[in-house]
Amino acid sequence: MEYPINKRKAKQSNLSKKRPKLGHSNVDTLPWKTVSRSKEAWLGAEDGILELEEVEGVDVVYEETEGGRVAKFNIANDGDKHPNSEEDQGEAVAPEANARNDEAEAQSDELEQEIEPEAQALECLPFDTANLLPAWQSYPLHTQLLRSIYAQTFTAPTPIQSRAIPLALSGRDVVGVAETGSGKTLAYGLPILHHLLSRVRGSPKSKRTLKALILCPTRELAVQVSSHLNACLNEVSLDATPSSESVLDNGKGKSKKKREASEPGPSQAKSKARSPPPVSVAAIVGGMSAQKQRRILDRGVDILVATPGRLWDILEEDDTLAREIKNLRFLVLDEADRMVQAGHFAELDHILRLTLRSSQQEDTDPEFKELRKGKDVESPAEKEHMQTFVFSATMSKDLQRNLKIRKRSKPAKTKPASTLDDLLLRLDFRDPEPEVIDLSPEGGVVSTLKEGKIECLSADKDVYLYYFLLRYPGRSLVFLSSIDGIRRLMPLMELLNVKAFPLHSQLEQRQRLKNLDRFKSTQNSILLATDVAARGLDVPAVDHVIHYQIPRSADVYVHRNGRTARAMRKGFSMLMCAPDERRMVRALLGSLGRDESEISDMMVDLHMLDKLKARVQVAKQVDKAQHKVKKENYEKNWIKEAAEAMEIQLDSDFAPSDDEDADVPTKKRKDSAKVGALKAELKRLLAQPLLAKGISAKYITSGSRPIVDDMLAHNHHETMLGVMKGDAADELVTAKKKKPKKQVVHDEWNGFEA
Ligand SMILES: Nc1ncnc2c1ncn2[C@@H]1O[C@H](COP(=O)(O)OP(=O)(O)OP(=O)(O)O)[C@@H](O)[C@H]1O
Repeated sequence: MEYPINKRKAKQSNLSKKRPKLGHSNVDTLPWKTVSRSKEAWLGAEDGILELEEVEGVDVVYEETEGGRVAKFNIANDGDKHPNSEEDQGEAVAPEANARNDEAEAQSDELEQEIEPEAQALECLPFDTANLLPAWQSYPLHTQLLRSIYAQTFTAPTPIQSRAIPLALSGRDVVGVAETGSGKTLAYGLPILHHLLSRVRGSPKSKRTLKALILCPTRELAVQVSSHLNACLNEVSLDATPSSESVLDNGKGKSKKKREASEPGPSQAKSKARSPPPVSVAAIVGGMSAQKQRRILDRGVDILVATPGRLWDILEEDDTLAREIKNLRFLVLDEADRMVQAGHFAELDHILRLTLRSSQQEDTDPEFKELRKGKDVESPAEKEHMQTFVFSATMSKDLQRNLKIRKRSKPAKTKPASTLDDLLLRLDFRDPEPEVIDLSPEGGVVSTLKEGKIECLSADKDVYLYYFLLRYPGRSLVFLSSIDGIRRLMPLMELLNVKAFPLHSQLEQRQRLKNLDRFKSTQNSILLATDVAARGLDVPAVDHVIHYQIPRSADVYVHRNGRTARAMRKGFSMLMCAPDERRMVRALLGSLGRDESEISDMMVDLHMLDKLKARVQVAKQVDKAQHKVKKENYEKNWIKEAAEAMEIQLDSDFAPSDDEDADVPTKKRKDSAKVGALKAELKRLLAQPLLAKGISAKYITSGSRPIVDDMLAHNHHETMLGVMKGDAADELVTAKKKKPKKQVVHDEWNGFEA
């Protein structure tokens, strides 16, 4: 959490005029409120603001204790002039909360956004669906959602949306399988939001009870789903600024203009933060402050998007939440198959058991019995109405069939679930026959995706990768199987001036989100990721997916590829295949019903490759030399520091001898000189133009292939002279003809409008 520092002083002076009241409060019990942020302050902002919160009417006092200075908080009584009243418009409160013992909290970034009361008023405004969103006319969605769909220029539902939304709205359970990037989130999200926006809410002061639980396999996906749903609510609120007519205005290019015009100013943001949102969505994921997430839950949310691990941690201590989950209105499993792979099986199993009807619950499980004790307070009718949605881009046909014909008898009581099929078959669908919608393309290949492969030695993969990145600039997501591989490639890419960001499970969550956001906003960059990024992540403009190492299963291949070619955009995926990986590739494609020869080889300019090889070799040497110096320094310092801390004299075996001591500066100088020389060499190589064979940079009208014509036609490559600009997909050696693909059921959807 961060606060605008310039605002802090003014706030403090206001506060200091007030008389502190009795009673010290714990920082967690203060009445924190989320402050709406402008889009510029989103995840990628340089200062890393992930979420702002404000607290009003709190005075900070310091107490000297034996353990040092401690900040305490006094809440002013209501009679006091509100420090954040209209006079202080635009101020965000900045109590000396930074001083508190809650560092973890500063790193939390759950997304809980609120929309202002005007949005509720908008509900009554008519929306001209027939003219503005003709393709959505037959979907009886809440007008606020239609406005948001319009503002986001989703002119028509995607095929999975057009099939799933009517069923979900009519109360059915849905199992949806559709290609990556085909809009599955809103296929289940819109019916849930519609239900919650349409229901009459009790007093705004009453605590919300959880209505929908969306389980996601990864933290990033959970955060993304929650943002996606919030965007559907926020668009409404943004449009609710004075010129709400603009929503009804049938102008072209409306969306951008509208958003700009309606960007909330600080004072608006403040007023928004004060009113309860009609629907609140929060993400609860691991790697962020559990304390704060509990606080959000204590305040109450309507929709919870969570990863099973963190949710189960919280549930073990939070009986109220467990009770709410037992009475859910909607349960969603997004990418359920991945959740099982991610090692969250047990947690998922426990959570799902809470959603079973009493008649199906495990009476034999003492832990579960304990959770159930005396908590079944809601009417059974409400529980009967729970709708279950299971969505994925990959789900075996067998499992789909089994889900459909599954017997409605009690699930086996004795053992916990052991496989995904087992687990899904235990889901207590209230619908006697959940509707299974399977729109997955044959072989898992999205129609707008082109695939290629490069066969090379493992040792040469770095050079081929570098070649590909220079040859086909754009946004590339590079998948590796190990974190060590990412750690090795990161410095290499940096030395070669390739803008690279890492994403793996050992990075702090805040850093993960930040890197992802930087990748999203940097046009020519790469994300070096493990399969933590394979599922569900929606970065709209990923040009290439590169499998630096072969995915371990066909599903992972499909999901990795799904990070490009989303929403009917073009995309390219490239397999880098070492000789010892060929068998794996064959097996992987075989399990998708495909043949290895269906994937074309990439054309590679070997002359250019040689030049790049020289750069990569020197870059590796620089990295190695730098690493050696760092390691030596670290080891030396570590022993010395440890000895100093323990106040002991170093043994002669460890302490450098006088001779060695004398040698140290010389050795150091030598090592640094070596690094310097290698760096200079690399700089020289990087500065050299990359010329294709037979090209002259000096005489652009001569040489065996004059490049002047390409230049005049703006067709020349930016970094490789003499090479034509082009897409990777255009540079494939023709492959064996593919089997004709199954026709997509709904082909009227053409993705985003340009
Ligand atoms: N009706 C629509 N028209 C155009 N774009 C849409 C529509 N609905 C959703 N989108 C956009 O399509 C993109 C992909 O959506 P989403 O992330 O829900 O796909 P997905 O099917 O869940 O993908 P994955 O299987 O990879 O998780 C998002 O950027 C979303 O905003």
